[in-house]
Amino acid sequence: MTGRVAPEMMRRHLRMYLVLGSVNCSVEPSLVVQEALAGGATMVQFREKGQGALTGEPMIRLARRIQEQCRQARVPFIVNDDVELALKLDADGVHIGQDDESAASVRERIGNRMLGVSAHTVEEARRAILHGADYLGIGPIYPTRSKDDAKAAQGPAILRELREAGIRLPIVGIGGITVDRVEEVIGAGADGIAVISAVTGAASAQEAVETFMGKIRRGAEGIS
Ligand SMILES: Cc1ncc(COP(=O)(O)OP(=O)(O)O)c(N)n1
Ligand SMILES: Cc1ncsc1CCOP(=O)(O)O
Ligand SMILES: [Mg+2]
Repeated sequence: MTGRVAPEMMRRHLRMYLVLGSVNCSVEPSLVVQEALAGGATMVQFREKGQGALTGEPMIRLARRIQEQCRQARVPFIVNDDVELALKLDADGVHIGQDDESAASVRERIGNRMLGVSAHTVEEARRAILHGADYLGIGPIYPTRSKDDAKAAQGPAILRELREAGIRLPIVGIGGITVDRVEEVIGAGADGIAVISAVTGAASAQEAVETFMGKIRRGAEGIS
């Protein structure tokens, strides 16, 4: 990549953002990734976190496998939290939260790779932008069982609040998002949705992503 990702490109990548690690999957995670990519997932985050998460070589092997799947599908591969791992693998980007390394420091370390930052308030969002975020992860929008230390759900109102406060950076909504909630999330100002359980827990990850994509397209076109 020669320069920072353009906001228009970032918005496209964010449309259907799959976040996952082995802890979220009842089958081999790369099978879920393969199906999700076949269904049209537009970006993938490797989030190997929580009880029973892989570490060391097994974790790196899984990350590499998913990265290769993303490369073949021409979909960005993002690493959650672990800047060292992202640099080692030459990932397309990193996602960090308010309790992780500071955005300014991560931006310095990763150069022009994509940087996603979680924010829960207008102030956090403004600081993330100042420190070099390419997109904001906003949530939990709805209650979630996929993150042990999740803050209280804020509902789609937080998305509207951010947009009304003049935040124009690409935004992805996350937390408890199901197919039935897509229109509400996009309608409130998100450019896309980030999902764990609605895809990893689906009988068919491919069908789940295809259904999400249908809703997202309609949301983006303002069709209800
Ligand atoms: C797209 C996206 N948005 C938000 C998060 C949450 O990040 P963080 O608050 O750092 O929490 P952990 O995921 O690290 O537990 C995310 N991972 N992705
Ligand atoms: C990582 C993360 N950050 C905020 S909510 C969340 C978990 C989202 O998972 P799910 O889509 O299963 O609610
Ligand atoms: Mg984090």
